[in-house]
Amino acid sequence: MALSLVAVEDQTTNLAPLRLGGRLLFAIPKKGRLQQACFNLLEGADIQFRRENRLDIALVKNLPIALVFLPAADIPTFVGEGQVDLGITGFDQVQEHDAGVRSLTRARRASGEFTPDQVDGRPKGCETVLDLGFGGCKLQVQVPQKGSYREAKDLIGKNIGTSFVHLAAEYFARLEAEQDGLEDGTLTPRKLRTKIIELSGSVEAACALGVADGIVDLVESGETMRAAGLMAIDTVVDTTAILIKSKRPSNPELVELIAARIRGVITAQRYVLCQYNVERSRLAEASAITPGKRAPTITALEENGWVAVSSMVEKKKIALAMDELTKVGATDILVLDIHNSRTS
Ligand SMILES: Nc1ncnc2c1ncn2[C@@H]1O[C@H](COP(=O)(O)OP(=O)(O)OP(=O)(O)O)[C@@H](O)[C@H]1O
Ligand SMILES: O=P(O)(O)OC[C@H]1O[C@H](OP(=O)(O)OP(=O)(O)O)[C@H](O)[C@@H]1O
Repeated sequence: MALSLVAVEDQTTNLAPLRLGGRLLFAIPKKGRLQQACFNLLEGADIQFRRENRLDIALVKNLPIALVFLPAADIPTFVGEGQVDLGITGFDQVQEHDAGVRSLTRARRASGEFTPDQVDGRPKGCETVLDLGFGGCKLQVQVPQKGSYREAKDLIGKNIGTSFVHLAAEYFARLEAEQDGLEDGTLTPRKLRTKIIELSGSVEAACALGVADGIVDLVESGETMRAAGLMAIDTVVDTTAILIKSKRPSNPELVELIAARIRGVITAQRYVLCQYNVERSRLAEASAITPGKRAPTITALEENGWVAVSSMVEKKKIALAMDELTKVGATDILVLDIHNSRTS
């Protein structure tokens, strides 16, 4: 039964116990770089909703789903704890969350506290369903171009500004352990010599303002980094947006349905359909150029000795494939956009 938006608003303070009338909860970043690409995916997957101004929940009109708009950094927590079934966020955010869980677990074990990894007999944590291919960037260690630091280990014992405090702590724990000749500093809790300073944004300003000697922050084009007079000296994580699911979803069949639809949209965005005619004697060469996802579809033509080929080709490889096809005598090469897909 659909709930009125006023009722939804009343329930936003207590999402999990109410489960919004049994709806599957799907978390989308409430702002930022990933949001528009998420909306495009939802549209492609025919997940229809209307978001009321400033409301962080929207009921999906054509499926028993409620979208919840949450900060990208919090989505792994909600999905991992099982209050939310599905979510889209950056791989970096999932890694940061997991590093935080590892750190907490180590601290609790060290103090003899028991940390259950199950709730109600079901496992905690989230799983990656699908790499969505957008939101690509790198979490990098950066230092002033004009300074004396050239390698990440030069920063041991120094001040590091970052929003990714747990990943940065693990990274420097490993470096420190290496320097001290230990196996792995992330396994045994030791006091970190490097000081990790938590910043929530504009991290690149930290060095110029004297708050940090180096930073750990995201780099896409590198413009922000260079504008701040910084350079990257190492990569902590390579990231893209991912679809994650809870290890204990409320409705596993619906999770699979949504995952299949989103997978279809992603495939459609990534591939084009290439059609051409080629002499049968050169089919093996042409098929090697366009092998398709599984195999190309071959149809006999009326004209003796010729076949028509239809094959999915990655968009980024299509220009080269057309050049190569021309060389093996293919003709009437057509490239068509794929609107949607369901492939295996
Ligand atoms: N420059 C970028 N290029 C590509 N993807 C990025 C970039 N910056 C961030 N991302 C991706 O988007 C995710 C969310 O970052 P974004 O800066 O949009 O978040 P936000 O919710 O607006 O947070 P904040 O308020 O801290 O900026 C990141 O974790 C990362 O996966
Ligand atoms: O390499 P670039 O293409 O320049 O992108 C990198 C910048 O993008 C992100 O910041 P965002 O713009 O989200 O703002 P923030 O600093 O407030 O997080 C990131 O934190 C970098 O600052």
